[in-house]
Amino acid sequence: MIRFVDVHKSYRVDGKDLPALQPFSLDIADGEVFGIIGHSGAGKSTLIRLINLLERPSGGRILIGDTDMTALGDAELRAQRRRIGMIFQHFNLLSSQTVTDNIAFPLRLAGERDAAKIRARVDELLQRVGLTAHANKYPSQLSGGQKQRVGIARALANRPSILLCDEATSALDPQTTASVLELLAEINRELKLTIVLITHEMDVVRRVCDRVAVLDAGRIVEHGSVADVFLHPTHPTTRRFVNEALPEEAAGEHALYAHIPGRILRLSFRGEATWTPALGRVARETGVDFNILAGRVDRIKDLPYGQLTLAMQGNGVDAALATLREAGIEIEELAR
Ligand SMILES: Nc1ncnc2c1ncn2[C@@H]1O[C@H](COP(=O)(O)OP(=O)(O)OP(=O)(O)O)[C@@H](O)[C@H]1O
Repeated sequence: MIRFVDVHKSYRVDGKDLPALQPFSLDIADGEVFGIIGHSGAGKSTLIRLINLLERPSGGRILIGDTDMTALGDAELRAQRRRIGMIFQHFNLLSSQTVTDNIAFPLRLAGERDAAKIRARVDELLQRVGLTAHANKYPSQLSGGQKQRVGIARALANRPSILLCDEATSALDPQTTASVLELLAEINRELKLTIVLITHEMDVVRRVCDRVAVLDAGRIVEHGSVADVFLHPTHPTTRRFVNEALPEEAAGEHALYAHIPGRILRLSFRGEATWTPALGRVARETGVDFNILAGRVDRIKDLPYGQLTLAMQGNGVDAALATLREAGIEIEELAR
């Protein structure tokens, strides 16, 4: 468990304390993928860097398991940091060293001198990230996605229990982003390590995270399971992020649908409800008519979900909605 207890952080600039993170408490469970989303300047980097104490909090405590990170001396802190891997937006690889040497670097730094052991561990890591054929290349000879795979292998070298990802896919194209996120999900599943990632893209959160915190101007304005936050965002900042990920549901939809007769409803299906033919059945049974205005069926991590915006007409609308709710479908009325 990573636990923030009444943590806040200000930076001292020109003799003044400028708050970057307002007091907050937050728990991140072992083995989960936790996303922190926010716009530029919201405090994401500050928050993630507090975990390994690259930034010191101005107040409060940060615990990893039973260890109070804020109370450690230098040597103990160095030892604890070995349990925390980190990857970066711009990869931070050593350009004059091969892929193999980049990955071996943290092993040597931790005091490993046995060349055979280093070789074996590097081979294992190369295989995990799919770069065995590139072992002797230099970073400049690799694509962005391959460089991030080296970053991931290097971060895993000392078998950490936590992996921090600082905008790890922001410099990558969508296809490469998808493959790096898939690798992170696989690592989380197979190695059971906790992943904390910061991003400004809701789609990154949707694909890999279990839970998410939304950061706005130094405040956590919303947090919870990704399915809850994604399907029912409450804070305006969260809504904007979700709308970016669902273009057809973009703001202004109420005005867009004003001339359409009937009640405008948004139905959210989760899990197995996504695949049941509930809507057709209810329409038959209650005699309502509906037309679909917008829709999407996708996954939130491993959870199938669907969202349909529709106009519904007829005397049986209330009965239809009651039956749909009983079937576990969430309904929001956008206009009537
Ligand atoms: N070393 C520093 N000294 C002074 N102010 C800082 C420092 N680092 C960050 N800040 C300020 O703290 C606030 C939060 O910055 P932070 O980098 O944590 O945000 P962010 O959400 O990660 O932004 P970005 O996505 O642009 O990296 C900003 O106002 C920033 O200017």
